[in-house]
Amino acid sequence: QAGPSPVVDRRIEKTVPLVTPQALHDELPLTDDLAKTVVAGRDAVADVLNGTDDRLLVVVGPCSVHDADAALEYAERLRPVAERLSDGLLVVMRVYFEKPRSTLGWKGLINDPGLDGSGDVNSGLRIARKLLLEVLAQGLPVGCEFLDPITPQYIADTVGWGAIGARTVESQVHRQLSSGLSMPIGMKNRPDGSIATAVDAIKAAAVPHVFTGIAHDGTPAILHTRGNPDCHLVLRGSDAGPNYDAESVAGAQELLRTAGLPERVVIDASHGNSRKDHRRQPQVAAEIGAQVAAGNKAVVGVMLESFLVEGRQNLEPGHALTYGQSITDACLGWDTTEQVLEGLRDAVLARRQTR
Ligand SMILES: C[C@@H](OP(=O)(O)O)C(=O)O
Ligand SMILES: [Mn+2]
Repeated sequence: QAGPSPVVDRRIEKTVPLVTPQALHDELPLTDDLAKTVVAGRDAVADVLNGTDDRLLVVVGPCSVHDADAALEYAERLRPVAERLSDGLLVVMRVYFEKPRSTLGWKGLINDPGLDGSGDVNSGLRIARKLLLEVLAQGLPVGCEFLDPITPQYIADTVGWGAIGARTVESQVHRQLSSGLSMPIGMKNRPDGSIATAVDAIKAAAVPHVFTGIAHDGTPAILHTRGNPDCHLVLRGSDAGPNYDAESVAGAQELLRTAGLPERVVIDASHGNSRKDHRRQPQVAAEIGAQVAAGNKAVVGVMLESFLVEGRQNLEPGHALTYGQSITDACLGWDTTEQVLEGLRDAVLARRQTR
């Protein structure tokens, strides 16, 4: 039948071939040395989560990456600080390429590397994978949010820690995806503050699932997963207010205990916990640090949104962007970040005295 179908693809404008995972891996391979960095990072995160490593996991970096050069410059600044503070902190760099929007907005570097809605995903995947390899080459484990169920096949081999965000933590697609991912996954509480939903996600992701996806060669596939025992809770506050305080943490611990799950919590000092004001992050981090210093071993990690230049900027056609500044959530600037990291490291050293 010539011409468009009366029933198929009525709202598909065009279909563009996508590079296969294998082709991208062949083009930008994870070398054995870098693979060792990935495995070491994943194992270290798991050890912090299960308490055999008493350090604090700190996932730190920009809300989103829109400029690979600036992100790499950030990594080059972060690495020596991560090394200097490694007696108390396990630093993982946030390298986020997929942005879940509450309504509309730029959806991240993989989806739209041109920052103009052109949706050149093939270029986005190449830029993303190349940057992940370069950050790994700095010796830093990387953390990503997983939003699209297919893109992990292109980049997950480089990722040491992953997140399922507040807007997708209830989604069965993301829970079953997590059950097959090779790294620890943080499950964020919902934007309305529901922690129970994240606890359900941790339980769901812990068991095997069967779902459709793509194989490494790009062919459609039915994926049978093993289950992921390294999923954990991330308290990120809510539209109603913060949940980083000791009482909220105790409440989260109780929910985890009742669910028969390990009492371990990562706390995001940004988003709902800073009410989207980056200037609140240092105080939030200090209050989290006080709980750590007081001996609460359930607090195993902190997330910070941080970049080269503090704050954020709008992405507007025709307007030049400030280099090194977020185009999504507002971030701490570099100097403040270093101070906050030092405070968190001191809190861990203090916790060690409270045995
Ligand atoms: C997407 C956002 O996290 P949340 O899902 O907590 O809003 C982030 O990490 O930038
Ligand atoms: Mn953010």
